[in-house]
Amino acid sequence: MISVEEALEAVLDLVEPLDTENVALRAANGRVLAHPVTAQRSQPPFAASSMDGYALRRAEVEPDAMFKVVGEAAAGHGYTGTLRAGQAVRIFTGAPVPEGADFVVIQEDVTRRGNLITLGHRVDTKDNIRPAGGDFTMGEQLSASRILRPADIALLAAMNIANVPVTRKPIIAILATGDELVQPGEAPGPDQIIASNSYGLSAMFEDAGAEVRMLPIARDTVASLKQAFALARDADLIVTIGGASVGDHDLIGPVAAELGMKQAFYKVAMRPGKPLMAGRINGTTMIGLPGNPVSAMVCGVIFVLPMLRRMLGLTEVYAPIRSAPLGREIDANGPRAHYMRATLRDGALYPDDRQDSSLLSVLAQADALMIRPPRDPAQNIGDMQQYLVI
Ligand SMILES: Nc1nc2c(c(=O)[nH]1)N[C@H]1C(S)=C(S)[C@@H](COP(=O)(O)OP(=O)(O)OC[C@H]3O[C@@H](n4cnc5c(N)ncnc54)[C@H](O)[C@@H]3O)O[C@H]1N2
Ligand code: MOO
Repeated sequence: MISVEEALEAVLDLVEPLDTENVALRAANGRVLAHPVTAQRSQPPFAASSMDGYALRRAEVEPDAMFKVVGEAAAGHGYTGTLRAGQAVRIFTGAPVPEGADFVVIQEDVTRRGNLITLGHRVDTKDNIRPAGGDFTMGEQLSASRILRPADIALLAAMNIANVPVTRKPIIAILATGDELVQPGEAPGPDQIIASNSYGLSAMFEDAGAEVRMLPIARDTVASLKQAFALARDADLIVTIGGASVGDHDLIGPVAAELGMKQAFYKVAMRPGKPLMAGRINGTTMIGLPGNPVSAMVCGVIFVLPMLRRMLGLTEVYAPIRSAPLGREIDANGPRAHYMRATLRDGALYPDDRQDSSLLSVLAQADALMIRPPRDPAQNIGDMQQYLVI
């Protein structure tokens, strides 16, 4: 059995960043920017008024000064002339500041009669002008690689980038196995249960930027499993669920071996998740997750998400590890790293009493996976523990 760290290194070695494609800006949210992109223009492209008011010369601003209004500058329609001494131009937010002006007085500080304006006794000294290029200038870059968020999409739009270079979405084939499984919504037989893992995992992978192909459930026969593997051939990653352990009907290992799988490892010193396997099969990377529902989901978080981030070209592939004090005492850990389902309350970690790897209701309540190293001694209230947010 290898350690979690060794297994992580091995699975990351099995994948590499995928190629790039261009997508329309509207489709780029949540995708990974593959190369830096360069602003095609400056913003604002001209000195612009930040308020509704009157454009003037700063040197002429003094209490009770009078100006003649000679024209108007609105957003999208600038004033074409040059402002001269004693003149003002009516201006609105977003309009280009006319040539000759270097100050905008807000309309609240002005009295207007016909074409004449008079400043008040006290005029704010702020010029209310946004300088050209104050946000960004032509040639500035948005750096890669990053997951594009709505604020990035707005910035790219302002930079006039209509097509965005992003990493292709990794295609993940999910292959659930087991005679006991039926799809949600179907009527299970007396010995059957609903296939839940494929749904939880596909939600997890799609959230992280993958395109998921959910294959039909494979039965516990060599023929059915071979057929399912054949359907997964063009995926970037095959994720099998179940059939990984040592029972007579646990056929993933033997069938994968028969199909020529080059195994990187089998079994990891972790709880849950011990019978994990990974390798290459028919030129595709495969990871075999244990069938117990919480084991499958925990292995998804610990192993598959970093693989996915690597394929997406992200440099930070690991989820950040945080620490918090323990809210209750816990016994010494056994020989496997334990990823305990825990809740965070008032800044302290409370691992659930029930850690059986079949309990999805406990996982759904948890907001943290508390990480206990192998053979960690008993811990007291207040002892700092590491955890991952889930
Ligand atoms: N003698 C031993 N028995 C077991 C060992 C062991 O070391 N020696 N390891 C245990 C551990 S740890 C795990 S984890 C499980 C993993 O077994 P498999 O990967 O072979 O999983 P299955 O036997 O197929 O299923 C286990 C459990 O999970 C349910 N399951 C499977 N797939 C799904 C799915 N897609 N959705 C919902 N539930 C699923 C299945 O019905 C079983 O109840 O092995 C232990 N045994
Ligand atoms: O590893 Mo199993 O995943 O302990 O339930």
